[in-house]
Amino acid sequence: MDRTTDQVEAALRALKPGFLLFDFPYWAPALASKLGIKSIYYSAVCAAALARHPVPGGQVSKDRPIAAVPPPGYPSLTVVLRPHEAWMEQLPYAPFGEGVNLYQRLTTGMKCCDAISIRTCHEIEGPFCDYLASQYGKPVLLTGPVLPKPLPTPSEDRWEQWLSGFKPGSVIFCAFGSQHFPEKDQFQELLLGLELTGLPFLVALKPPTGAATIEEALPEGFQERVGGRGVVHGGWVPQPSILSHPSVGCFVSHCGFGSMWESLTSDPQIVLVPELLDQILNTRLLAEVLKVAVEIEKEENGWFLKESLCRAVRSVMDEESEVGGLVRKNHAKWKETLTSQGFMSNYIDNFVHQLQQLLVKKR
Ligand SMILES: O=c1ccn([C@@H]2O[C@H](COP(=O)(O)OP(=O)(O)O[C@H]3O[C@H](CO)[C@@H](O)[C@H](O)[C@H]3O)[C@@H](O)[C@H]2O)c(=O)[nH]1
Repeated sequence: MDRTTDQVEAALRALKPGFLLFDFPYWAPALASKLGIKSIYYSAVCAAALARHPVPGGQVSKDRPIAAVPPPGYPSLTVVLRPHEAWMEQLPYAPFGEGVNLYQRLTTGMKCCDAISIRTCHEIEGPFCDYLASQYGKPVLLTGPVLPKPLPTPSEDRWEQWLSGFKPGSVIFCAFGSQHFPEKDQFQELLLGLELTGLPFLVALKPPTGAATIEEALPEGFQERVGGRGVVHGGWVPQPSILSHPSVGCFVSHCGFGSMWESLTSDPQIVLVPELLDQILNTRLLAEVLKVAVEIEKEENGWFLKESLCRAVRSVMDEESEVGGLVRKNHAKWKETLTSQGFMSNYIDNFVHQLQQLLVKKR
């Protein structure tokens, strides 16, 4: 991507846009400014993840060694890494392209752009957005969750038909986005945990490392034991329409930012199994702050046991469960807010309005 600067410049000269929205190309603001274009950093990860690390005062140093300690002034004691996750602090300092690491890439882009924008809303991430605005000394514009209107699922759809064979709210749906490459053992533990719940389940995951297909990676005797109540699919499924199917009662998710918004605006109970740094912070936000989800218990080495997955699912699916009742109630409130008439479109309208004001400022 960094080697496409010339092509991007030629395209910008031909198109003459008012704005250039970017995330990883840290050279975009300098290029845009040379051409009289406003540059907007657009983040598709949560404000908490930006505030947690790539802020000017957040750099790991002798005084602030790698530790699960957020930068000074960080606005939360709960949306944080836990001590055994502190090793992730090192990741932004590994090379990320030629002659640049991820910390430099992100902070340079955010320092030099005209405004920062984030796919989030003030109601959920307000303090993190304000913190970022003060750290960078520039406007932080929010687009809201930006979700498309759900489309009706055709009745001949394979998953629609399969799901319709089960009672309302009884099926567990599990998907971990596009960047999940599990080890075979952990993959099998996940499936055994779902088996242990006794509930029907639909899993959509890539085959684990070392396996060419899902079938060859299944635990021994798994298919015979679960029979028709469990499907493990090694490819893409239409997640938003599956989440809106009445039979689906629980979503076991990695809590990528896209899935986070989709889960908040759907009915199924949420069980979170985060892996990457931003997914962990999204999870803490949902489980600890909003209290709309439960986070699976992991071992110190990041591994989780089948019993732990089963326990987390049962804690939200058992009718008498207190935790299940609490997260259901809180989740319903947030769903109502986020999907209320005009909530998302107002964010977009405001975003467009704020962009227009930036243009006026230029002239
Ligand atoms: O079988 C599938 C799997 C996923 N999806 C969709 O794909 C998107 C996945 O996005 P997301 O939940 O954000 O997961 P990732 O693809 O893993 O997202 C990457 O990018 C996100 C920011 O955009 C980060 O938060 C994550 O950590 C990073 O892994 C969602 O809209 C899902 O509905 C499907 O439709 N079908």
